[in-house]
Amino acid sequence: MSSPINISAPGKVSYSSLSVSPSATFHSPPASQGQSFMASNLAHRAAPKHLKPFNTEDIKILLLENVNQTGQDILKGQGYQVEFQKASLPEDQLIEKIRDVHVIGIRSKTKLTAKVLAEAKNLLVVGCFCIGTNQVDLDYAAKHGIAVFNSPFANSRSVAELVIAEIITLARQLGDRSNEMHRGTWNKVSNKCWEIRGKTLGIVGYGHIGSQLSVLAEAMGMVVIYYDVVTLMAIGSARQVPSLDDLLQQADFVTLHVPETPETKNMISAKQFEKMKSGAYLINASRGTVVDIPALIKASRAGKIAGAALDVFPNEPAGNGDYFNAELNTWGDDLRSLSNLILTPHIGGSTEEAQRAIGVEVADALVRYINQGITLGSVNLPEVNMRSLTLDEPNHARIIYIHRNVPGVLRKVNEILADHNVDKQISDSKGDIAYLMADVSAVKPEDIKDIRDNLDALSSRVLTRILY
Ligand SMILES: NC(=O)C1=CN([C@@H]2O[C@H](COP(=O)(O)OP(=O)(O)OC[C@H]3O[C@@H](n4cnc5c(N)ncnc54)[C@H](O)[C@@H]3O)[C@@H](O)[C@H]2O)C=CC1
Ligand SMILES: O=C(O)CCC(=O)C(=O)O
Repeated sequence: MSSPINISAPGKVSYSSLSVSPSATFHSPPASQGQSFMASNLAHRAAPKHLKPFNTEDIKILLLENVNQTGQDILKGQGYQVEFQKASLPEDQLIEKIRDVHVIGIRSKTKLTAKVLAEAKNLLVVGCFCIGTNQVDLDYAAKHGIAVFNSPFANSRSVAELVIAEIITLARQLGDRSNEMHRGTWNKVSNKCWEIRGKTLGIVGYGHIGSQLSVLAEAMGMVVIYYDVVTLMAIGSARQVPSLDDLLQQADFVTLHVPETPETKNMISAKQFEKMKSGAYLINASRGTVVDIPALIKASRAGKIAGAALDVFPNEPAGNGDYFNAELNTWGDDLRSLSNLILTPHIGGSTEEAQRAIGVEVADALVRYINQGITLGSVNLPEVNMRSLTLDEPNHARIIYIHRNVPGVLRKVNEILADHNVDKQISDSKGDIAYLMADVSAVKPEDIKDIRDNLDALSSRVLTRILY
């Protein structure tokens, strides 16, 4: 399939104060700044080229799940058509909408399955305005030339801070005391209320969030142990333990920070609750599938665990409202009846700081990809970067050829480009898919069609884009 649009825009490196991620800071100026940007740079030999045709208004973007204003502003600033919705969409409505768009921006709820993506004939790129990408069929997307970007750690600190709050809240039974006071009941007790100083925190998954949490927990006087499938450097005095069972047997608080994968499904179930210390606490701010909720209900009723905090659930509502009911999850009422249980609506990453930073980071990545074909930060395509074309290169074109990673492709591509001077060329692969970018000079407008047709005719082709 060929992209229906030759997408292009001026490129520029700029640094934004909003983003916490180094890769978040590289973005093109708004299309509306194109003229003055160009004028002020005409004198410079290496000024980025205003690629043509400049049809940014042809780019249709659908943003779901209340993507932050920062992201919306960057995309609208490019002149793209941006449609914004607060909630996610059920599959049938999503399929209707996705047929028409070149870009979709989502958070954790929108399921971009192979079935949905198969209908997205114009889709170039997906922006996950969050960390997790388990909601997207990444393999299907890559095989159909659809790039996927996320924000790998802009909300990690927010999740870690939430977990610290939950550890103290559980240890002091603050949720129950507060609920009682709301009902007019004064219940001043110290029975089974604890300081967290000296208690052991067991972190399952010592990645961005787990390791950030480790630092905060030690500062509060906790002893930190962690379990991870990878051997990882301990931060501070934390200590890696060899197995999940080891962690469960030692920890007073168990907190989960693993991705949703087949291996992490029901990672904490009846057997694991058995292994936990009596009176321990469980916190899950990772994904709802990681904890077997009926087993948690049993362990809590049996007094095996003294409390739990859940931020994520196997089935979560598409938007805000009175939807967290037994219809959504059959065990809903049983869960709600437990004491010392904190329930939050997937707000681990929901802070102003995190959402603003994510908005900038993902929108910048989308602009870079749409306008220049750069895949830095992509989670499903090889990461390829190339400097912008400049004003000194008026008859250049940027060829982007996403293809199956099979022998002989480069030879065939270079045969097609043989009559042009290839100024620069980069190719990289990830699994079955490879990404080639080449800037060629002395390209006449009529050459563009020939190059595209010839590339499209190759059996290895997944997607051809030409920016000029
Ligand atoms: N509640 C919320 O709002 C948020 C939830 N999340 C969830 O938290 C998860 C973790 O986030 P990060 O720390 O940024 O991810 P990360 O990728 O930096 O770290 C995950 C760690 O888990 C480890 N791991 C993977 N499979 C494992 C297994 N079977 N057993 C033990 N360790 C395993 C990995 O080796 C890695 O060190 C995300 O995948 C996402 O699902 C992320 C952000 C916000
Ligand atoms: O804030 C969100 O919508 C999702 C947060 C999350 O779970 C993630 O970043 O993976």
